Amino acid sequence: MIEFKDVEKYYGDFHALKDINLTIDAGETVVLIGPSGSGKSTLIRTVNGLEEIQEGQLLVDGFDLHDPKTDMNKIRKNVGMVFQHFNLYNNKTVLENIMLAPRLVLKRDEEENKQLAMALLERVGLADKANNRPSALSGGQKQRVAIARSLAMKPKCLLFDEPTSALDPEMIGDVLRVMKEIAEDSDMTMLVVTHEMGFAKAVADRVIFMADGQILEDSSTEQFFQEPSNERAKKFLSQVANH
Ligand SMILES: Nc1ncnc2c1ncn2[C@@H]1O[C@H](COP(=O)(O)OP(=O)(O)OP(=O)(O)O)[C@@H](O)[C@H]1O
Repeated sequence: MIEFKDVEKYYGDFHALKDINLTIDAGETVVLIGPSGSGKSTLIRTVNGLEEIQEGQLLVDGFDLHDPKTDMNKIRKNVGMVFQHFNLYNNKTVLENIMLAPRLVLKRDEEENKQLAMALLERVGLADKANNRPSALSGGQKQRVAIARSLAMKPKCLLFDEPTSALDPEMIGDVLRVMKEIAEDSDMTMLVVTHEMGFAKAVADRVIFMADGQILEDSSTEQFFQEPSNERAKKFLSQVANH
């Protein structure tokens, strides 16, 4: 589903991603962790073309993202993204937020679109909020709407960029529960940047540890949490464990 080959990414002179080689198979749930500024967001944002790469090859769902001829709309149809700050439209209802992209991009039949949107709201526990504006919801509820909105496009792959970092602690569990259910009940590929180690342990098939723009460890979840082979990953784990 996703393949990075010798990928380099620069912001001006700053070398943000260094020699990234990574393959993620369809259906895998992969968690990306690492210290602040290590390049996790940058990496995940390259996967749906929000950030360009300068060198190497990045294949997503068979499309070459480094080829200027590649139509990004085709990729974004199949690769959804959930952001830290939700990015919902406040001038539209919750239901409209979910129905918008399938209507505009997929030209989905209006009745079918509504039924699917309501079913998704049900799935994230917010059917009763369908006619509210997002501004009337809590952060955790907004994030669950944002997840439902991404699912409405029926993507093959869903990217999560620190989806719980902006939430009050009591909201985090509900959002993680929804994400866990999606990982377990669907065959979607999921790539998740998070600081939630409990989530990583419980849900990820693999854990990738980044520091200074490099991938320092790419292990099965079990191995990563029992005995990471990289020293910095070990240190990072012991630090987060102490918090
Ligand atoms: N648009 C940009 N222009 C210049 N530098 C950037 C830009 N975006 C990110 N960077 C730099 O790239 C590095 C990696 O940033 P990135 O946001 O990918 O890290 P991260 O691992 O996701 O961090 P955090 O956990 O704090 O979100 C940082 O040093 C950051 O300052």
